[in-house]
Amino acid sequence: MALVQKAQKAKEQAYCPYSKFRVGAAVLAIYSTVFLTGCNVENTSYPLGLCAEMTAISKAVSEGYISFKAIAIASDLEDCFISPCGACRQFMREFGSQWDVYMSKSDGSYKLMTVEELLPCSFGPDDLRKGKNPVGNSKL
Ligand SMILES: O=c1ccn([C@H]2C[C@H](O)[C@@H](CO)O2)c(=O)[nH]1
Ligand SMILES: [Zn+2]
Repeated sequence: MALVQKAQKAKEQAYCPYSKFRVGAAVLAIYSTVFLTGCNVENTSYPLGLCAEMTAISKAVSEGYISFKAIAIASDLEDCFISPCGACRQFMREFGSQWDVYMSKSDGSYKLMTVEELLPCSFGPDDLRKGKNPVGNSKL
């Protein structure tokens, strides 16, 4: 599967001196044939580390793409489909719930789920618009 192969290739750039856990991701935008890829980028200050999915999505957004068809994730795990962390699920959800997440094993086999399936009952951009309080915080 081409998108999984792009994610596997992106994994080679992983900057993960602390976890030694390489992850790559590739996103495909709607109406596009361009793949944007990313890897995890860790930091000496551990909590600042970025996941591969966030890197790939941020690269895509910064190139002008905000509607996505699919994202693939790759790691070195042989017996386990790499699963996006909770933060990445929310990061994906920002750009819609009805798009595909290909979670792969190191041999390229994959499990496919939608963002909606990975993050049900999610909080998204529409909810924020609905929740606008016209009065604001009167204590301020
Ligand atoms: O789906 C995942 C899971 C983990 N990681 C990264 C974060 C950290 O750098 C390393 C270990 O958690 O793997 C990702 O990039 N994506
Ligand atoms: Zn993550």
